Amino acid sequence: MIEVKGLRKSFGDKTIINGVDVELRPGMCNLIIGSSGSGKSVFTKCLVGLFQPDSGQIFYDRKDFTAMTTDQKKEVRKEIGMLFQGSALFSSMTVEENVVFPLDMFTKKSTKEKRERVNEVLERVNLKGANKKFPAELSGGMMKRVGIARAIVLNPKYLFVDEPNSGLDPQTSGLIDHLIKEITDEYKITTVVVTHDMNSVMEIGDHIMYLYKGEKEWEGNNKEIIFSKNQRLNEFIFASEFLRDAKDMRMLEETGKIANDRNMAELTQDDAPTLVPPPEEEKKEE
Ligand SMILES: Nc1ncnc2c1ncn2[C@@H]1O[C@H](COP(=O)(O)OP(=O)(O)OP(=O)(O)O)[C@@H](O)[C@H]1O
Repeated sequence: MIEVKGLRKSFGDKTIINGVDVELRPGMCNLIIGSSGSGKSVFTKCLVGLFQPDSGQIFYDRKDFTAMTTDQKKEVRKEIGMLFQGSALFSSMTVEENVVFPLDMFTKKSTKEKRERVNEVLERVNLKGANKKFPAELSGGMMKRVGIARAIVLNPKYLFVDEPNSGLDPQTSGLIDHLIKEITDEYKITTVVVTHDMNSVMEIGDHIMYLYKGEKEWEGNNKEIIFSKNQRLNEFIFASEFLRDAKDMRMLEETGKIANDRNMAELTQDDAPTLVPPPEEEKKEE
Protein backbone atom coordinates (compact mmCIF):
# COMPACT_ATOMS: atom_id res chain seq x y z
CA MET A 1 0.00 0.00 0.00
CA ILE A 2 1.09 3.57 -0.66
CA GLU A 3 -0.15 6.05 1.90
CA VAL A 4 0.18 9.79 1.40
CA LYS A 5 -0.25 12.21 4.29
CA GLY A 6 -0.45 16.00 4.01
CA LEU A 7 1.63 16.20 0.84
CA ARG A 8 2.57 19.72 -0.26
CA LYS A 9 4.69 20.93 -3.12
CA SER A 10 5.26 24.47 -4.41
CA PHE A 11 7.37 25.94 -7.15
CA GLY A 12 8.41 29.45 -6.11
CA ASP A 13 5.33 31.06 -4.61
CA LYS A 14 2.96 28.82 -6.59
CA THR A 15 1.43 26.00 -4.57
CA ILE A 16 0.91 22.99 -6.82
CA ILE A 17 0.00 20.25 -4.32
CA ASN A 18 -1.82 21.53 -1.29
CA GLY A 19 -2.03 18.98 1.50
CA VAL A 20 -3.17 15.74 -0.15
CA ASP A 21 -4.03 12.69 1.97
CA VAL A 22 -4.80 9.47 0.14
CA GLU A 23 -4.35 5.70 0.37
CA LEU A 24 -3.50 4.04 -2.91
CA ARG A 25 -5.01 0.58 -2.82
CA PRO A 26 -2.72 -2.45 -3.01
CA GLY A 27 -3.09 -4.73 -6.03
CA MET A 28 -5.45 -2.33 -7.77
CA CYS A 29 -5.50 0.29 -10.50
CA ASN A 30 -5.45 3.65 -8.73
CA LEU A 31 -6.27 6.49 -11.09
CA ILE A 32 -5.30 10.11 -10.59
CA ILE A 33 -7.59 12.32 -12.63
CA GLY A 34 -8.09 16.04 -13.00
CA SER A 35 -7.89 18.79 -15.57
CA SER A 36 -4.71 19.98 -17.15
CA GLY A 37 -2.48 21.73 -14.63
CA SER A 38 -4.27 20.30 -11.56
CA GLY A 39 -1.00 18.79 -10.36
CA LYS A 40 -1.37 15.11 -11.32
CA SER A 41 2.15 14.73 -12.69
CA VAL A 42 3.77 16.74 -9.90
CA PHE A 43 1.92 14.61 -7.32
CA THR A 44 3.08 11.38 -8.99
CA LYS A 45 6.64 12.61 -9.35
CA CYS A 46 6.71 13.37 -5.61
CA LEU A 47 5.55 9.82 -4.97
CA VAL A 48 8.38 8.23 -6.93
CA GLY A 49 11.01 10.62 -5.61
CA LEU A 50 11.56 12.67 -8.77
CA PHE A 51 10.41 15.76 -6.84
CA GLN A 52 11.13 16.44 -3.19
CA PRO A 53 7.87 17.45 -1.46
CA ASP A 54 7.95 20.55 0.78
CA SER A 55 6.11 18.69 3.52
CA GLY A 56 4.03 15.61 4.16
CA GLN A 57 4.84 11.93 4.15
CA ILE A 58 4.70 9.07 1.66
CA PHE A 59 4.64 5.56 3.06
CA TYR A 60 5.46 2.49 0.98
CA ASP A 61 4.19 -0.49 2.93
CA ARG A 62 4.24 1.66 6.09
CA LYS A 63 7.86 2.76 5.55
CA ASP A 64 8.27 6.52 5.36
CA PHE A 65 9.84 7.18 1.94
CA THR A 66 10.28 10.89 2.69
CA ALA A 67 12.48 10.11 5.71
CA MET A 68 14.71 7.63 3.88
CA THR A 69 18.35 8.09 2.95
CA THR A 70 19.25 8.14 -0.76
CA ASP A 71 20.34 4.49 -0.58
CA GLN A 72 17.12 3.44 1.13
CA LYS A 73 15.09 5.30 -1.50
CA LYS A 74 17.01 3.44 -4.21
CA GLU A 75 15.87 0.15 -2.67
CA VAL A 76 12.23 1.26 -2.88
CA ARG A 77 12.72 2.55 -6.43
CA LYS A 78 13.88 -0.93 -7.49
CA GLU A 79 10.35 -2.06 -6.66
CA ILE A 80 8.78 0.67 -8.79
CA GLY A 81 8.13 0.30 -12.51
CA MET A 82 7.54 3.53 -14.41
CA LEU A 83 6.07 4.40 -17.76
CA PHE A 84 6.04 8.11 -18.27
CA GLN A 85 4.58 10.08 -21.16
CA GLY A 86 5.75 9.27 -24.67
CA SER A 87 7.03 5.77 -23.72
CA ALA A 88 10.54 7.26 -23.38
CA LEU A 89 12.22 4.44 -25.28
CA PHE A 90 15.84 4.83 -26.31
CA SER A 91 15.51 5.33 -30.05
CA SER A 92 18.98 4.00 -30.88
CA MET A 93 18.34 0.74 -29.05
CA THR A 94 16.33 -2.27 -30.15
CA VAL A 95 13.22 -3.39 -28.29
CA GLU A 96 15.26 -6.07 -26.54
CA GLU A 97 17.98 -3.60 -25.50
CA ASN A 98 15.36 -1.20 -24.18
CA VAL A 99 13.68 -3.88 -22.10
CA VAL A 100 16.89 -5.41 -20.75
CA PHE A 101 18.12 -2.01 -19.55
CA PRO A 102 16.67 -2.18 -15.99
CA LEU A 103 17.98 -5.74 -15.62
CA ASP A 104 21.49 -4.54 -16.56
CA MET A 105 21.18 -1.62 -14.16
CA PHE A 106 19.75 -3.36 -11.12
CA THR A 107 20.51 -7.08 -11.29
CA LYS A 108 23.43 -9.45 -11.61
CA LYS A 109 21.52 -11.95 -13.73
CA SER A 110 23.42 -13.87 -16.41
CA THR A 111 22.96 -12.97 -20.08
CA LYS A 112 20.85 -16.11 -20.54
CA GLU A 113 18.61 -15.28 -17.56
CA LYS A 114 18.17 -11.74 -18.80
CA ARG A 115 17.29 -12.90 -22.30
CA GLU A 116 14.73 -15.31 -20.88
CA ARG A 117 13.16 -12.63 -18.73
CA VAL A 118 13.02 -10.18 -21.65
CA ASN A 119 11.32 -12.81 -23.83
CA GLU A 120 8.88 -13.59 -21.03
CA VAL A 121 7.73 -9.96 -20.63
CA LEU A 122 7.66 -9.32 -24.38
CA GLU A 123 5.39 -12.33 -24.74
CA ARG A 124 3.23 -11.01 -21.88
CA VAL A 125 2.62 -7.75 -23.74
CA ASN A 126 2.00 -9.60 -27.02
CA LEU A 127 5.26 -8.55 -28.64
CA LYS A 128 6.83 -11.96 -29.04
CA GLY A 129 9.53 -11.83 -31.71
CA ALA A 130 9.81 -8.02 -31.81
CA ASN A 131 13.21 -8.18 -30.04
CA LYS A 132 15.32 -6.79 -32.86
CA LYS A 133 13.03 -3.99 -33.99
CA PHE A 134 13.85 -0.33 -33.35
CA PRO A 135 11.27 2.06 -31.83
CA ALA A 136 10.95 3.91 -35.16
CA GLU A 137 9.61 0.69 -36.71
CA LEU A 138 6.81 0.37 -34.13
CA SER A 139 3.29 1.81 -33.93
CA GLY A 140 2.33 4.03 -30.95
CA GLY A 141 0.53 1.14 -29.27
CA MET A 142 3.51 -1.19 -29.72
CA MET A 143 5.81 1.44 -28.23
CA LYS A 144 3.57 1.69 -25.18
CA ARG A 145 3.67 -2.08 -24.86
CA VAL A 146 7.48 -2.05 -24.98
CA GLY A 147 7.34 0.66 -22.29
CA ILE A 148 5.09 -1.56 -20.18
CA ALA A 149 7.38 -4.57 -20.73
CA ARG A 150 10.34 -2.50 -19.57
CA ALA A 151 8.37 -1.20 -16.58
CA ILE A 152 7.50 -4.72 -15.37
CA VAL A 153 10.73 -6.52 -16.22
CA LEU A 154 11.98 -6.24 -12.62
CA ASN A 155 8.72 -7.65 -11.23
CA PRO A 156 7.75 -4.38 -9.55
CA LYS A 157 5.43 -4.14 -6.55
CA TYR A 158 4.33 -0.71 -7.77
CA LEU A 159 3.70 0.54 -11.28
CA PHE A 160 3.36 4.22 -12.22
CA VAL A 161 1.95 5.10 -15.62
CA ASP A 162 1.51 8.68 -16.83
CA GLU A 163 -1.08 9.19 -19.58
CA PRO A 164 -0.88 5.69 -21.11
CA ASN A 165 -3.29 6.63 -23.89
CA SER A 166 -1.79 9.88 -25.11
CA GLY A 167 -1.50 9.81 -28.88
CA LEU A 168 -3.37 6.51 -29.29
CA ASP A 169 -6.63 5.83 -31.12
CA PRO A 170 -9.59 4.71 -28.92
CA GLN A 171 -9.26 1.05 -29.83
CA THR A 172 -5.55 0.88 -29.10
CA SER A 173 -6.13 2.89 -25.90
CA GLY A 174 -8.61 0.23 -24.80
CA LEU A 175 -6.07 -2.53 -25.43
CA ILE A 176 -3.41 -0.72 -23.42
CA ASP A 177 -5.88 -0.12 -20.56
CA HIS A 178 -6.78 -3.79 -20.50
CA LEU A 179 -3.15 -4.79 -20.52
CA ILE A 180 -2.43 -2.52 -17.55
CA LYS A 181 -5.44 -3.92 -15.67
CA GLU A 182 -4.54 -7.55 -16.47
CA ILE A 183 -0.95 -7.07 -15.37
CA THR A 184 -2.07 -5.33 -12.18
CA ASP A 185 -4.43 -8.19 -11.31
CA GLU A 186 -2.10 -10.98 -12.40
CA TYR A 187 0.99 -9.79 -10.51
CA LYS A 188 -0.95 -8.01 -7.72
CA ILE A 189 0.83 -4.75 -8.45
CA THR A 190 -0.21 -1.47 -6.87
CA THR A 191 -0.68 0.53 -10.03
CA VAL A 192 -1.02 4.31 -10.25
CA VAL A 193 -2.26 5.72 -13.54
CA VAL A 194 -2.43 9.44 -14.33
CA THR A 195 -5.06 10.09 -16.94
CA HIS A 196 -7.73 12.40 -18.26
CA ASP A 197 -9.21 9.69 -20.40
CA MET A 198 -12.74 8.99 -19.14
CA ASN A 199 -12.86 5.66 -20.97
CA SER A 200 -9.91 4.50 -18.87
CA VAL A 201 -11.61 5.78 -15.75
CA MET A 202 -14.68 3.68 -16.46
CA GLU A 203 -12.73 0.60 -17.60
CA ILE A 204 -9.96 0.29 -15.05
CA GLY A 205 -10.71 2.74 -12.21
CA ASP A 206 -10.67 0.45 -9.16
CA HIS A 207 -9.86 3.50 -7.07
CA ILE A 208 -9.95 7.05 -8.36
CA MET A 209 -8.70 10.32 -6.90
CA TYR A 210 -9.88 13.54 -8.52
CA LEU A 211 -7.42 16.40 -8.05
CA TYR A 212 -8.65 19.96 -8.32
CA LYS A 213 -6.06 22.74 -8.12
CA GLY A 214 -3.70 20.53 -6.17
CA GLU A 215 -6.27 19.30 -3.66
CA LYS A 216 -8.11 16.00 -3.39
CA GLU A 217 -11.63 16.97 -4.35
CA TRP A 218 -13.17 13.48 -4.53
CA GLU A 219 -12.27 9.80 -4.33
CA GLY A 220 -14.18 6.66 -5.11
CA ASN A 221 -14.38 3.96 -7.76
CA ASN A 222 -15.65 3.62 -11.32
CA LYS A 223 -19.07 2.44 -10.14
CA GLU A 224 -19.55 5.52 -7.98
CA ILE A 225 -18.02 8.23 -10.11
CA ILE A 226 -20.87 8.93 -12.49
CA PHE A 227 -23.34 9.21 -9.62
CA SER A 228 -21.19 11.60 -7.60
CA LYS A 229 -22.86 14.80 -6.40
CA ASN A 230 -19.59 16.70 -6.51
CA GLN A 231 -20.20 19.55 -8.90
CA ARG A 232 -16.58 20.12 -9.92
CA LEU A 233 -16.12 16.43 -10.59
CA ASN A 234 -19.35 16.35 -12.58
CA GLU A 235 -18.23 19.26 -14.71
CA PHE A 236 -14.99 17.40 -15.37
CA ILE A 237 -16.47 14.01 -16.22
CA PHE A 238 -19.62 15.09 -18.02
CA ALA A 239 -17.67 17.23 -20.43
CA SER A 240 -18.00 13.94 -22.34
CA GLU A 241 -21.41 13.69 -24.00
CA PHE A 242 -21.06 9.94 -24.15
CA LEU A 243 -20.85 9.72 -20.37
CA ARG A 244 -23.89 11.94 -19.90
CA ASP A 245 -25.82 9.50 -22.05
CA ALA A 246 -24.32 6.52 -20.22
CA LYS A 247 -25.41 7.98 -16.89
CA ASP A 248 -28.96 8.48 -18.15
CA MET A 249 -29.02 4.89 -19.36
CA ARG A 250 -27.80 3.63 -15.98
CA MET A 251 -30.52 5.62 -14.23
CA LEU A 252 -33.12 4.07 -16.46
CA GLU A 253 -31.71 0.60 -15.85
CA GLU A 254 -31.73 1.12 -12.11
CA THR A 255 -35.39 2.09 -12.12
CA GLY A 256 -36.09 -1.10 -14.07
CA LYS A 257 -37.49 0.84 -16.97
CA ILE A 258 -34.99 -0.62 -19.37
CA ALA A 259 -33.47 -4.04 -19.09
CA ASN A 260 -29.75 -4.64 -19.07
CA ASP A 261 -29.98 -5.83 -22.62
CA ARG A 262 -30.88 -2.22 -23.36
CA ASN A 263 -34.31 -3.08 -24.66
CA MET A 264 -35.43 0.46 -25.34
CA ALA A 265 -38.93 -0.75 -26.26
CA GLU A 266 -39.81 -0.78 -22.55
CA LEU A 267 -39.27 2.93 -22.26
CA THR A 268 -42.34 4.92 -23.08
CA GLN A 269 -42.36 8.55 -24.09
CA ASP A 270 -44.15 9.49 -20.86
CA ASP A 271 -41.50 7.91 -18.65
CA ALA A 272 -38.54 9.70 -20.12
CA PRO A 273 -38.95 13.21 -18.67
CA THR A 274 -39.40 11.99 -15.09
CA LEU A 275 -36.65 9.40 -15.27
CA VAL A 276 -34.01 11.56 -16.85
CA PRO A 277 -33.80 14.85 -15.00
CA PRO A 278 -32.46 17.68 -17.08
CA PRO A 279 -28.97 18.85 -16.09
CA GLU A 280 -30.33 22.10 -14.49
CA GLU A 281 -32.37 20.11 -11.97
CA GLU A 282 -29.37 18.01 -11.00
CA LYS A 283 -27.37 21.13 -10.33
CA LYS A 284 -30.05 22.55 -8.01
CA GLU A 285 -29.82 19.42 -5.86
CA GLU A 286 -26.09 20.00 -5.13
N1 LIG B 1 9.45 21.67 -12.68
C1 LIG B 1 8.49 22.60 -12.54
N2 LIG B 1 8.80 23.86 -12.23
C2 LIG B 1 7.83 24.80 -12.09
N3 LIG B 1 6.51 24.56 -12.24
C3 LIG B 1 6.15 23.30 -12.57
C4 LIG B 1 7.12 22.27 -12.74
N4 LIG B 1 6.45 21.12 -13.06
C5 LIG B 1 5.15 21.44 -13.09
N5 LIG B 1 4.97 22.73 -12.79
C6 LIG B 1 3.68 23.42 -12.72
O1 LIG B 1 2.82 22.68 -11.88
C7 LIG B 1 1.46 22.77 -12.34
C8 LIG B 1 0.87 21.40 -12.42
O2 LIG B 1 1.54 20.67 -13.43
P1 LIG B 1 1.29 19.13 -13.71
O3 LIG B 1 2.18 18.75 -14.85
O4 LIG B 1 1.41 18.35 -12.45
O5 LIG B 1 -0.22 19.16 -14.16
P2 LIG B 1 -1.08 17.95 -14.72
O6 LIG B 1 -2.33 17.90 -13.91
O7 LIG B 1 -0.25 16.71 -14.76
O8 LIG B 1 -1.42 18.51 -16.18
P3 LIG B 1 -1.51 17.75 -17.59
O9 LIG B 1 -2.77 16.95 -17.52
O10 LIG B 1 -1.61 18.87 -18.56
O11 LIG B 1 -0.28 16.91 -17.76
C9 LIG B 1 1.52 23.51 -13.68
O12 LIG B 1 1.13 24.84 -13.45
C10 LIG B 1 2.98 23.44 -14.07
O13 LIG B 1 3.37 24.57 -14.80
